[in-house]
Amino acid sequence: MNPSHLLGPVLVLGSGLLGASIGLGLRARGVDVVLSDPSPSAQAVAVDIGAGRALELAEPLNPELVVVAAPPDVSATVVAAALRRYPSAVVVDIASVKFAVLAELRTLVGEDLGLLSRYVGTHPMAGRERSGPVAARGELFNSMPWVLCPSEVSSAHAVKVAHSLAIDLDAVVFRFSPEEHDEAVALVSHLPQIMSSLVASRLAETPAHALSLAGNGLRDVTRIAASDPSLWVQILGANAPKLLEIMQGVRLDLDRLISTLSAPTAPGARLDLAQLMAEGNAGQSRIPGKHGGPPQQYSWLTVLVDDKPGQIAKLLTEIGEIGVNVEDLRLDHSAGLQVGMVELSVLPSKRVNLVQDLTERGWKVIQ
Ligand SMILES: NC(=O)C1=CN([C@@H]2O[C@H](COP(=O)(O)OP(=O)(O)OC[C@H]3O[C@@H](n4cnc5c(N)ncnc54)[C@H](O)[C@@H]3O)[C@@H](O)[C@H]2O)C=CC1
Ligand SMILES: O=C(O)C(=O)Cc1ccc(O)cc1
Repeated sequence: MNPSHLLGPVLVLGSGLLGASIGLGLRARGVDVVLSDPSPSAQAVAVDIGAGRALELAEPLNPELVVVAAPPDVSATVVAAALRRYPSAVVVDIASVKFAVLAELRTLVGEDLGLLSRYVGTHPMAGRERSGPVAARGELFNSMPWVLCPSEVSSAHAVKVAHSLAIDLDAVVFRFSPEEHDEAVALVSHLPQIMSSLVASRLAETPAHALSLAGNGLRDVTRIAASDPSLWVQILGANAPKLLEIMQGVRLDLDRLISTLSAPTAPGARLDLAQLMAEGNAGQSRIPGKHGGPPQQYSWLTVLVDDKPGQIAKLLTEIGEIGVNVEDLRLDHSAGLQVGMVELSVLPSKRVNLVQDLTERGWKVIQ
């Protein structure tokens, strides 16, 4: 592991999913990480998994950086307190909304622009649909976007330290204004969360036999519907103006679709449906590929494996021996049979030879 870009110590306030993940990633670089959380169990678990050491009340700490990893609605208050308590530290927060946090912070620090100059709002675009330190991963931010949203008074030094945090955790750094950030995440993060929750909420009363037919389409669309409601209440509320603009557009499309499907054989109806699907295809193809690179179309193949220990490891080892890089992987189980289905995505140019090599080695490739 390369040495850190930070000198430390780094104080992380809030040791839940994100705070503990940041702690784990920085500890792996050898940074002295100090953790504090008002929930004694969240703090104890984060310390136990190796995300840092507990803040001792009497300790005269002089952190280089304070990372506020608390819920969005308390972030500004915690940032303001940290700016006052640690007069030479840079303070960043990682809340999912940026404009509301900065606006509240401005009211808290008033005219003290000296304080505000040490603050940089940031947002790692990486997370999980689970909360708390038990779900933390040191590699959570690897190759994921990390947005820096400095205010107009953030000092060059503060921006440099915030940048060091993101690159220490192997993230890809972007720079947006708080308004630009909130507008972008309304579309790429908050709308998907709402749509996922809306689809999943339809399932609450569905009979179990209908759900037993569920495949990866439903799982893909509803994965983030398992997210923490208390966090999302805060995020959606804080970004309501930007979200409303997008949701009005979704409502128009939905109304159009309802009227088309009310008369599905009427002249023009099929064209309307085809247009809707084509617009979806066009939008989906614009989502960047891995590591923020250009959109990449991968080819999928499905391999059947016996549902017993060691089979998936064996398959991946053999694919490695064949010399093919697996870009993505999903696991599914066949309803009723004792087999697993491993769906693999690879570069299109590698697919034909991989299918042939795996078949020759005795694997059952079904797509
Ligand atoms: N969950 C996700 O996928 C992502 C979350 N974020 C942001 O990261 C922040 C933390 O979220 P998670 O780690 O997911 O939540 P979490 O619920 O796992 O952890 C939040 C922690 O903050 C602590 N806390 C509450 N009040 C506090 C205070 N006044 N001072 C210090 N700590 C306090 C809680 O006890 C809890 O342990 C939020 O602002 C969220 O918007 C950013 C990117 C992704
Ligand atoms: O699980 C996912 O795919 C996410 O997109 C998680 C996530 C949740 C909240 C954020 O502010 C950023 C990322």
